Amino acid sequence: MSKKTIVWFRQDLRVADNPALNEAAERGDVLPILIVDETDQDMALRGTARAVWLHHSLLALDKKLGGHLQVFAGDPEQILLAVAAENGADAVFWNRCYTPHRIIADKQIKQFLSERDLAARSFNGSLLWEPWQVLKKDKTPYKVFTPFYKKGCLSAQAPRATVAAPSDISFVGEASDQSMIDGLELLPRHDWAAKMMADWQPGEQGAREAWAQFADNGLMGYKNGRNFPAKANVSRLSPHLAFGEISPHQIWAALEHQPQNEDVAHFRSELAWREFSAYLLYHFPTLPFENFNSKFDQMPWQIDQTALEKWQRGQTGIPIVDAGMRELWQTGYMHNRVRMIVASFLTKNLGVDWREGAKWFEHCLVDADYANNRASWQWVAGSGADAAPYFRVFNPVLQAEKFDPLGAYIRTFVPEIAELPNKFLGKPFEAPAQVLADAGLELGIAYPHPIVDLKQSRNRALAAYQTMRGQDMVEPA
Ligand SMILES: Cc1cc2nc3c(=O)[nH]c(=O)nc-3n(C[C@H](O)[C@H](O)[C@H](O)COP(=O)(O)OP(=O)(O)OC[C@H]3O[C@@H](n4cnc5c(N)ncnc54)[C@H](O)[C@@H]3O)c2cc1C
Repeated sequence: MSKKTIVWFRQDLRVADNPALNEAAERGDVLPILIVDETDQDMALRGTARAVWLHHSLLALDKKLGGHLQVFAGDPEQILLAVAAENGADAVFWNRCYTPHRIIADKQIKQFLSERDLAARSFNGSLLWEPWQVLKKDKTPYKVFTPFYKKGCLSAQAPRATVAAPSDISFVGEASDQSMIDGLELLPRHDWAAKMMADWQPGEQGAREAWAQFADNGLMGYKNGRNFPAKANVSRLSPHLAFGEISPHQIWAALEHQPQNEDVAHFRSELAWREFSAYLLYHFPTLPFENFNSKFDQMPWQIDQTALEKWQRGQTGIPIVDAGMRELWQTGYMHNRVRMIVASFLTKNLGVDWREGAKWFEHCLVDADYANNRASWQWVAGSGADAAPYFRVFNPVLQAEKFDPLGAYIRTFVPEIAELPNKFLGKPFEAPAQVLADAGLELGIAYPHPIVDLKQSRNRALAAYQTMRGQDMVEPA
């Protein structure tokens, strides 16, 4: 009789290059399942943009699996045990997740299952290099990106080869229907999500198409173009990577077939930033909620709920910030350059704790990734590993002039100021009365006055930093 293996899908919602699925299919019959674990403490799921994505991604995965995906909500241990008993499965395979809560929970589950004569095996489906394999000569983890990548990753063993989807999977039991996925109730009651999802195609096919589109049209010119939010030089692969609809191994391998130039090298290094975030989180599990640099524990963060809400709603009166926050709300995504600008504005000009910003991003982003998000927020705030220096406060007006020179990005998301000439688009508050009148714009009515003075708030941020560090800080020229 053929052996039956449960394949527990988590952040690997694909059939190609899925080591757990491949091993299970080689072993015998496969029983694919997914469990929504309400106790997962890393990031809440219900009510978030990610929940909507997950719903659609599960429909796509179920289709790929011929309707055999079974979904559950609850305690993974009990569900795995019950499903195994009910179906006569003797093993559970999964691909590893690397967030702190999951690592602890998975260890316990492995033990729990093996004590009940169920074989439990985990595989690497989502990182190019295992975090414990990349260490400095003294066996401690890297804290700085460039040596991590160049000395650590690139001189380690090359990432594993990709594995093709199993050609013919023999499934346990009958196909189920879509109602199981609907039963998870991941979609919101009021359908605010339809517009957000309009430009996305969750699932493996969507991921493949996003990669193909980027490889054909965006990759050449990536190194420079990736800074301009109105340009199509970024891949928008992040939600697909976050849900494992495509693996970094597949992308890494596909890059071998591209002309080897600085754009491809730069794209590889951005994938390595993703590795670095996961690596930091693995080695420093308090990274999501504690300042990596403990000096920042002394930072006098402001508690200003009104300012925080204006930032969240894209009503700060600073157009590039508002454009970014509205892009996030409307599409579940924000361009990387703008993520840096809005995060700098929140933590420095508004003086709000980076953890507040990170939480809002996790609520709104379809690509919310605990490691990438928390490490990036700490990077911008200045408190992280290998972080941007705190005193480097982004000037959002200059950033808009440099990276959205024709205003295409701002005009898309802040249409009420679209008639302003380019010169004042990033700073309507400096426009002469006649220019505002010609653009039909009344500041304070159709679009807000800035909620902070950029120069004063920058100086306040630097003063707070100085207080935190003592008086020894020398501001660079
Ligand atoms: C404050 C802040 C919060 C962020 N939160 C997240 C998050 O929750 N999830 C997330 O995936 N990324 C996050 N990032 C990193 C980055 O902004 C996104 O990965 C990127 O914008 C995704 O768009 P893309 O796929 O088009 O990127 P591309 O430029 O096409 O890059 C390809 C892939 O490389 C990885 N990558 C690129 N840039 C970075 C980076 N700076 N750090 C880590 N990985 C990177 C991503 O997996 C990305 O999908 C955050 C950045 C900042 C500044």
